[in-house]
Amino acid sequence: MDSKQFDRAARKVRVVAKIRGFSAPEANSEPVASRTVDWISVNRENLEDVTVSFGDQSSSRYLVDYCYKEDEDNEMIYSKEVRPLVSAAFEGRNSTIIAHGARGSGKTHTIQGSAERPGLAVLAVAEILSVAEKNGKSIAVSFYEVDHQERAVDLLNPEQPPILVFEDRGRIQFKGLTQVPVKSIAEFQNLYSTACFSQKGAPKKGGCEGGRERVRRIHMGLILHVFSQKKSVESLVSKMNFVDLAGYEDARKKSSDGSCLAEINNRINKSIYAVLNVCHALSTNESHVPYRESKLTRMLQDSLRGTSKILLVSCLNPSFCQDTIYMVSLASRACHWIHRASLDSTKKSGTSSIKMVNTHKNQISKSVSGTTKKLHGSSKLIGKKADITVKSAIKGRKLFEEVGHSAAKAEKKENSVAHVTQASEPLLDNSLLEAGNHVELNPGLEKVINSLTNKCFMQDDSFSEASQNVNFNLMEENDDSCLNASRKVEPNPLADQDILVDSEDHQTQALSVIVQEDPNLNKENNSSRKNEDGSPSISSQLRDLSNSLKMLCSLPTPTPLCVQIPEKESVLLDNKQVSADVAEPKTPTADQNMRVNRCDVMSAKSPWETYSMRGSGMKNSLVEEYLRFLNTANKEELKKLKGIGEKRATFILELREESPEPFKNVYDLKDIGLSAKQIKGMMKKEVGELFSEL
Ligand SMILES: Nc1ncnc2c1ncn2[C@@H]1O[C@H](COP(=O)(O)OP(=O)(O)OP(=O)(O)O)[C@@H](O)[C@H]1O
Repeated sequence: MDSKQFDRAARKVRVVAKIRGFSAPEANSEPVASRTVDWISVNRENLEDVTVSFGDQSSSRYLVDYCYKEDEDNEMIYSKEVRPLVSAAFEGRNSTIIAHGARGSGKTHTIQGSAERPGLAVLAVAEILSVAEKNGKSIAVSFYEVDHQERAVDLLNPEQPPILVFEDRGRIQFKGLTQVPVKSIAEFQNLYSTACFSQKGAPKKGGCEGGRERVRRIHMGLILHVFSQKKSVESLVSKMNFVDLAGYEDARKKSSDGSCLAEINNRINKSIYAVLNVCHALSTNESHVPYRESKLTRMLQDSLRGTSKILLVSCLNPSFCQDTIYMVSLASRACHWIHRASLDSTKKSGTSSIKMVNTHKNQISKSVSGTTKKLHGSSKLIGKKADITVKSAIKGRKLFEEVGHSAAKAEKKENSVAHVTQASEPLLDNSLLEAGNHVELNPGLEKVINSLTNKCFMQDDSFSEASQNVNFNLMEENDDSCLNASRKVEPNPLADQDILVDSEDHQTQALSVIVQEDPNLNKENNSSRKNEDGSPSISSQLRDLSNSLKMLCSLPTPTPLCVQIPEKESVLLDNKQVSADVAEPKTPTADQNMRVNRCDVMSAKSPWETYSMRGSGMKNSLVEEYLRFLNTANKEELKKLKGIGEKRATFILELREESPEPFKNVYDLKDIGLSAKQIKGMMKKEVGELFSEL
């Protein structure tokens, strides 16, 4: 095996393209000459490298590992791509096969297929079943869907509450996901039909069901659990995942339902980007893999990390489709950037993200450069210096989001067909925007880049970025978007260090994402209320002061907020954790917060800073107490919280049975099905309650 072959075998993520065949109605409605796919060209660069290009833009080539033509069927993809993963499954290696692409590009056909032309999942199950017994193995299957609201539903039991995903002793666990043992392919097919019926038969969510756009935008997943049977004890050997992603659609497309559909598309696209971001991080061996960016990647986490393999099938529409070009360009960049780069470079992980961001920016630069050139009559970019630092590169771990498409669209104005990644030249060209370099940019271009970098972070509602400072700005009572508004995007050396030393261990990750106070926060948020000398206006100071005072007044002395030691004691007893520390009085933790803040407070230069610091101490305390409450309160107490009803309280107790302290940070609230928006709302209501009796 030469080094190149070895490189390919060792690579974690493989991306293959598949051109969908024409369906019968399409073939019949088209003139005979159009029945071949003539807008996609497959170019074999050499034995190893294949590129696809679109239209007559042969210079826009996207590198993939292979491209299956319209007449190459699922059996062929199976035998070349999936069979090795089936063998690996028997040896304990997890794998994930993901079909992605624009809408109607053949993803479901690839994964599920039809009775006449079974898909990859069906072929895999058939093969596994045919050899399982002989190998002392058995299998069980689970089916789920994840919708645009990040709700994961068990498709074999759709009436049940959403699936809970949590981490226990380093492993991802599911609560509420049925596993059904399967002994024959007929049994499996039955279950698959049931799952698909549940998925299609489920009530439409949101307000879009009445319109013409009745398509549900969901991701559908199948897990094959492979067990070994030794002395009648079953143990999990591996998992194979098959994921049929929702079709990508440009969120800005006009729809009959207007903004509602756009919003759904937006959210679905976000989770597609999350998958690609994870693929990129894994294929470039980054120290931080953003599994928490979406429910789906969180669910797949166990099957993606370690020695697992990922097959990304990029499905291509046979007729012109802008979204198809965009999707394959992202997949190519996610999985091949470092593959190409690694052939001639052994740069450290971490630099990969820098390169990727630079490529991304480079592409924007390219997309805009035509205009720039016209405007300035020169290809040399001029203007203000842009400080593109390592930090911004780290922020750019979120590589894909809607703005990237905008760039492609901007470019489309130049070319009739998008020209996103030129495998031949721009892909490896970092010279322009090396990390840490100061690059001269046209101000307009700089704005695009800044908005890209910012949007990479601002867009996400999920508390998922380790370098973000998530601030519950409880003082901004009138501001509905306080959480988003106060999520800061700024160079944070500490956070960056956290990322660099971070591993896939989310406990560690959580440490760097705790709700964090920044003395500059209020100033920053209130910048519109500043005096000319930069100090906050009197009215804003008074308002914040009065809010801080309200907070201080609401604290029971000496233990702040809702520390309820007796209740905690009874919960511990309920849980049969009779412990000495129940009787032993503890220093209230909130006091520790106060102590920390006191140190800061002593260094405060003005009464204003003192109040700011105290206020933030309170914020941190409140969040900590809230989490502690979730970790310890009994069901009736939990239900007293806004947003927690019978079902959620039951979930919380179940989670606590699995892990004594399931809520370590605000991230973990997502495990009980709360979105960032809901968490924000709940926190605000809780604070509102505290003031209600003032
Ligand atoms: N290889 C193929 N040959 C012929 N017809 C195909 C092929 N693949 C898919 N089709 C047909 O194309 C249409 C779209 O396919 P499919 O439903 O698999 O796309 P999809 O990408 O899953 O769609 P969506 O984005 O809506 O989930 C279907 O009618 C399907 O039968």
